[in-house]
Amino acid sequence: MSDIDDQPDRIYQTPQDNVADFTFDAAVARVFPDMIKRSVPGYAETVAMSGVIAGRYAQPGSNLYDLGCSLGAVTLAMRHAVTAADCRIVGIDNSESMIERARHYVALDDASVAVDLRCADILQEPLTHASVTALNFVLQFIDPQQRLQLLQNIAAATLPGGVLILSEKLQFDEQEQAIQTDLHHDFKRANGYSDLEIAQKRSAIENVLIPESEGAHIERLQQAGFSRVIRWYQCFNFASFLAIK
Ligand SMILES: C[S@@+](CC[C@H](N)C(=O)[O-])C[C@H]1O[C@@H](n2cnc3c(N)ncnc32)[C@H](O)[C@@H]1O
Ligand SMILES: O=C(O)C(=O)C[C@]1(C(=O)O)C=C[C@@H](O)C=C1
Repeated sequence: MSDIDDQPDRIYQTPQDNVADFTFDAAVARVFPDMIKRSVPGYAETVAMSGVIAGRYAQPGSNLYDLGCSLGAVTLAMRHAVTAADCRIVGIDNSESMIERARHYVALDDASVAVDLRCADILQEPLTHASVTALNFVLQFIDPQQRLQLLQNIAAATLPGGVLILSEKLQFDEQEQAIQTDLHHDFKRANGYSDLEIAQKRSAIENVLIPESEGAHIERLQQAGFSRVIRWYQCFNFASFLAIK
């Protein structure tokens, strides 16, 4: 097995005295396809439909952004769906380990749309001439104080008729939260995670993944400059929105 091959996610299999805060380091990058598939209900559909949405909304001569692109799953889904002329897909992630592996996957792919992968902070990187931007399972890791500014930057860079695809883990009222959390953990168990793995992962993300309600997301997207927001998908506690400028 070469160093670039994906591996199964065993990160939380052994008991840890102090579970460290979750980061997107080399160990996570190596197991990421397995981790996200087994952790996020509806992940495969969200990636595939991000491609379908990109196919409809891509405008000739524009940029398509995949912000927090990790291994470039959405970058590649977009690349295979876009038919508009002279588009460029820009994938940005501030984890070196993720971008290094994303470069490997993109090099193996033979579609012709230009792809530019950058290791950078999406809060700092200038965005321009965007027809489609994907922000899939990323905003939840951004400091809540900086979320509006990021969405305003995306909206300002978005061409008229352009879109943002925003996918997130959602927060609910107390009663629904209990039901959704049980179902999410059942989903993880059905995918082979043990109670220990589920509990340790939960501790690891507690202070770094801060989910918000659907209402908070929709209100902020509108405040940022998007005129219409549609929830096009939800599977348990994960949802995806289409925000149209
Ligand atoms: C859950 S993963 C995203 C999954 C990916 N969008 C997909 O659909 O496969 C979150 C990613 O966001 C990246 N990230 C978090 N904060 C970031 C920031 N400020 N700038 C750039 N990337 C960031 C992390 O490094 C990580 O790769
Ligand atoms: O594992 C969880 O409970 C999650 O919330 C899933 C989640 C995510 O939403 O990004 C958390 C971290 C990993 O990147 C993969 C999946």
